[in-house]
Amino acid sequence: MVSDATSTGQARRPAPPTPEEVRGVLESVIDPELGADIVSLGMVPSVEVADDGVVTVEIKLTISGCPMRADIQKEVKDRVELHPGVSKVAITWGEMNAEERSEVMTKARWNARENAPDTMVPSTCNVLAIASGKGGVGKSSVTVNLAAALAGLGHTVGVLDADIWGFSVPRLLGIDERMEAERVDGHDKPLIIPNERRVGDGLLKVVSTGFLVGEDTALMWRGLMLTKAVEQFLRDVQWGELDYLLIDMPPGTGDVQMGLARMLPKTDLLVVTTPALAAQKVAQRAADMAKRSFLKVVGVIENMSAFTDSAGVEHALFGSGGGEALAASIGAPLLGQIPIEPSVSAGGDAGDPVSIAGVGPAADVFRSIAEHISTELAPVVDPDQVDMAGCTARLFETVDAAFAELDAKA
Ligand SMILES: Nc1ncnc2c1ncn2[C@@H]1O[C@H](COP(=O)(O)OP(=O)(O)OP(=O)(O)O)[C@@H](O)[C@H]1O
Repeated sequence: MVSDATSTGQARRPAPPTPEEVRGVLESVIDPELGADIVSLGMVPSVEVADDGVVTVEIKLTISGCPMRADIQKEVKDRVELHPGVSKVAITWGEMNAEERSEVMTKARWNARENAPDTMVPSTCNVLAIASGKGGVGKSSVTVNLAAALAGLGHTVGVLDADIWGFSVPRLLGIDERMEAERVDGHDKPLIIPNERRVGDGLLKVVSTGFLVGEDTALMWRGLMLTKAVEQFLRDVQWGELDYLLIDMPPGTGDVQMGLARMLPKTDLLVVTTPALAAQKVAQRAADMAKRSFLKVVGVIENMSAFTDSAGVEHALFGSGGGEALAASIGAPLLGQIPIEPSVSAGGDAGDPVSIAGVGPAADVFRSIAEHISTELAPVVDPDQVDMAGCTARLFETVDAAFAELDAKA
């Protein structure tokens, strides 16, 4: 344990505060990562106040190297020192054990759900964010193909291109109209109307900065706060009815995951990796970030798996084993392995995802993953049949089990 102390050096001090009063002050200190105050999160096991006004606060961090430590320290000192009768603030640091950590995470998830800002995404919609540790692994191709395959099963599927300045969803889906905005009763700002594309009996509703700016002007958006743009797409878009919302995440950004966890706390994450073991390590980072922002990783998808030539010989161009290794290390199932196939890139170039009407193993794997999502991983819920309390309890059980498993492996 280490200790920090500063002096406010007041001449005639009023009586020191009680430990309860100090706790009251500490309730205004928010852990920036967990989004709740440090007292209700159980991070302050003890507060002692000496007769001479020295306040000693014990703070337990989730991990000893917590990057938020300096912020918390400053906030605690600044706020407690201002309290009349305080001469010094000393902080002793501790680290939570696995059980305490899991308790804090549960509380943080409750808080996140309770304080989630309003979004236009229906509460019964299944939200799946598709992430990868780095660019070029086929994350956008996987997103649009899964979305199209889910629509092919008759679902209404939103696609949010959160890859704000690296967007490729418009091209991959062959949509290039600009999005319109419309005034809607009860909203002070006009709402953005997603672009639509029918797939069989289903419907895709697509939102991308690509529909607001031309592909060439995207670079000008660099100054835009990524999280703000994603927030806007969740809040100011007239999504209407949705069975699924698939979010194409920008590569490797923790900020957007944090923002999503706050706006749509029930978002589940699918991690895309290639078979190369090095890529798998990078993808693991995306999964770790998810864990920190309390998103649950529900599956791993390996893309660019072995290519089979016309003679039926397999070529593992990008190595092998990455998907399986990643799935095992994060404790999530490997949902499928999509082979390298010219039909995938040709479909992307033509704006016609191979999963819609394509033939061949890649199209089949996309469709079978969509089927699995639709029947097992995230079946569509009928809003009239939802037992919200039971559902939430079950959800927490699943999430807690997943975190406990991850903690055991860490
Ligand atoms: N299974 C596959 N077989 C053949 N080509 C593929 C496959 N998956 C993706 N590709 C091709 O690889 C390239 C990169 O794919 P994509 O744009 O989906 O990757 P990404 O991870 O979203 O990249 P970025 O982060 O740069 O947007 C594209 O040209 C795409 O057509």
